[in-house]
Amino acid sequence: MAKKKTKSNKAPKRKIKKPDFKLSSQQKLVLGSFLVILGILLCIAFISFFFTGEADQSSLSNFTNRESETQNWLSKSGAWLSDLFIQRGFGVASFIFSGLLFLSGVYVLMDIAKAKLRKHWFWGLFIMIWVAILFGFFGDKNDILGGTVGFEINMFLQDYIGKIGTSLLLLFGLITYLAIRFKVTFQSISKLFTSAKKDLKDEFSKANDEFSIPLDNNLSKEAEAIKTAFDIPLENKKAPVKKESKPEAPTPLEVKVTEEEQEEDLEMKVETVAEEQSETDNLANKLVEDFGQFDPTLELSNYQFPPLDLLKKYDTEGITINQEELEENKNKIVETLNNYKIGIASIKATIGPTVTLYEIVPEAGVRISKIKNLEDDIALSLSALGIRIIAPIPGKGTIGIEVPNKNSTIVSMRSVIASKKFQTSEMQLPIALGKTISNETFVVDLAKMPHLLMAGATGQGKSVGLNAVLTSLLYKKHPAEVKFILVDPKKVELTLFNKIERHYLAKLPDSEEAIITDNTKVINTLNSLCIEMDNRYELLKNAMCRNIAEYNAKFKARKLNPNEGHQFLPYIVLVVDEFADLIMTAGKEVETPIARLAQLARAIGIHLIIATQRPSVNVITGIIKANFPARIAFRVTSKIDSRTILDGSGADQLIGRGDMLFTQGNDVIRVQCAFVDTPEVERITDYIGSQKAYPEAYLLPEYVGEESGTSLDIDISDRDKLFKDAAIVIVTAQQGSASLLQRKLKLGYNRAGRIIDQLEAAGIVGPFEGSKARQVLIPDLLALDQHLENESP
Ligand SMILES: Nc1ncnc2c1ncn2[C@@H]1O[C@H](COP(=O)(O)OP(=O)(O)OP(=O)(O)O)[C@@H](O)[C@H]1O
Repeated sequence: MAKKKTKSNKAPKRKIKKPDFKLSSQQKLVLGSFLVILGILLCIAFISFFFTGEADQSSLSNFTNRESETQNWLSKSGAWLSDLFIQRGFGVASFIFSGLLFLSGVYVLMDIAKAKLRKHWFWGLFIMIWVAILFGFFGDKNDILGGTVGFEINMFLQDYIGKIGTSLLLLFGLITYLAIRFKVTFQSISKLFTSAKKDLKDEFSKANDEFSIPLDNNLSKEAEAIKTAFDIPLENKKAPVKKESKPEAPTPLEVKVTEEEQEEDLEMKVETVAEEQSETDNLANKLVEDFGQFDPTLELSNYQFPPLDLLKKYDTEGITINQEELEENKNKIVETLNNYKIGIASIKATIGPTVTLYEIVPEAGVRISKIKNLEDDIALSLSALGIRIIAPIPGKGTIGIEVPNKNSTIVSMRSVIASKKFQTSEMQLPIALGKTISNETFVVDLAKMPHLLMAGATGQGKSVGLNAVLTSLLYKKHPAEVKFILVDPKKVELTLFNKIERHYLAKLPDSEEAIITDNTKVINTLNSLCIEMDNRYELLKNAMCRNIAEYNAKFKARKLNPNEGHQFLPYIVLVVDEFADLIMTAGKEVETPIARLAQLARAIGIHLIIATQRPSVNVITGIIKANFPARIAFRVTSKIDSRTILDGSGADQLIGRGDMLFTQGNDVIRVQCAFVDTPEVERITDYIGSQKAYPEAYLLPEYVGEESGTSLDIDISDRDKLFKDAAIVIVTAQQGSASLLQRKLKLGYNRAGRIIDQLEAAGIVGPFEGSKARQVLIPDLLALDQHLENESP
């Protein structure tokens, strides 16, 4: 029963497929021209009928006889068709039919919407019958004006509603046609009459004055427009209605009508008011129009990014599945857990480059902590190092057991750099670190981290990791966009990057080597970086930007004036290999600026990468840890070290050789670090180094340690070597401020302050005036030259 019911319910729902009447372009051409020609032929036959119709009457009955002759311009068919349509049909109104055929042909040819055509046909046939009846009303049975149909319908109507009824019905038909087809209203007609009457009146009075003015010209535009609406069935009808809004006939009724009509027909133009632009915006737009956006890479516009071929392909690349090993490991895991009475509902394996993840779903009622405690037992039964149990895997509801593969595969730098994920990444500072356990390329954004702490026992892959980070950036960033400060106390790890000093490195103005190997220089560099940070914040504040990306975008759009100290700011990445050594020798002096930078530098594009062998608490202090949420742990020797770096165990169970754990605050992800060998780095740096470079490395602001600062130097010989440059800057800008010197000459605050004091002593700037800039006492550079000449002995 129930079945039957559902069947009967469903039956009506079945859709009947409509036949598809879509014509191809060729079919449209054929059909369209057929209709056009048919329309023309009919029209010719109809016209001919008025001249030849009578003569052809006799031959109509002999249609099949080829001998009989016809006068119609289209011969027998013409005679027969016109007799059918005009004589026995609708009279002269039949022309409408031929017109409709012609119009249909045009519509098909030009592929115009069918809905409009349907309307034309409906109203065309309507008016055809109406005209036929109208002529039939006045004519007799054989009258060709109304045709037989017109006459017969008329007779029929007259039998039932009489002559008056028929004429009223005809009038009603006409009103209906005009009202619906041309949207004519009572008001528009009455208005037509009023305005026409008024115009006529005016013209008559004028004519009386001037004697001769042709009447026809004097119909008002409105009258003409309505007239047109009656004559031609076109869309023009909108125009006259609009014009009625002229306040010529100010009766209240008319005003209302006008409003209604406007609502219907007037299209409203919405004009959006452009936001007022400030003077600088206008100037910037003009500059961008004239010169295009500022291109920071212009100075090295021919710079070529290193090609992929410089990186090596490895034979051991690509994962090979060892089915036996998988099966064996699975059995051992199941067995070991069974020994402890832990049942497994399901098990699944994901093979990565160095480890395979076995995901197990324990049977209901098993405590997770119980499995977690069996880590060592499972490691024992699998007789493998580096087993890690993740219980549960976040977001998955399973327990993961990571087991190292017997034959690990190398993840080449080439494969991660070539990956789509890296190549198409839109990150600010993308780093391809390696591959995850599910063999996906792992790309992170250093700008988002915003600083990175790397730790791992010696020989576990830190230096390779650092090289992978630097290589990633070299493959993605133009020398104008990123600068590195490399600190390498071991003196050998990063020396290769010396070759790209003038492309990618930043250094202190007075230092010879860009790569810093001396610990005392590190202190100066870090402090200098703090000054650069303060300067950049000042620039951002003046430009009203919240971060470097916004600032650079604004600078590129030429909205910031370089004469006010603005410039395109490259990202600065500080890399410290062997941080422990630094802390040992310099202690607080290093820790303070590092902590300051770590806390504040994220917005202005300074990012720190710090690597250490010894992740003990006296090296990675609380304040540093707090500011380095992103951490990479290579293999460490003890659980305590693992806890220091990751805030949890796990790093002690890694297998080394680039096997690492990455965390950015919450999840810990196991990644096999990409391997980049020294010869590969050498090839890359050679390739970049051989290209045109900047005249010198990116200069950091000068930092002069407090202890080397001297008090006011009034003695000319003791003046700063930038004294003259500073004087020129100050006189040119006519502004005696230390921060101007800091920006223009890239000086530290202390040195700039000292130079200002010297300028005061030399009588170039006035005395200190609180928060206001000092007065400049020399009006121009010529006067400055004379002033300094007079001074010198
Ligand atoms: N991602 C990797 N893939 C394969 N092998 C690696 C990987 N990373 C490191 N290794 C191997 O480990 C060796 C040591 O790596 P690396 O020099 O980076 O160690 P380290 O942690 O910097 O040691 P140290 O602190 O003593 O400098 C490399 O020579 C290489 O053979």
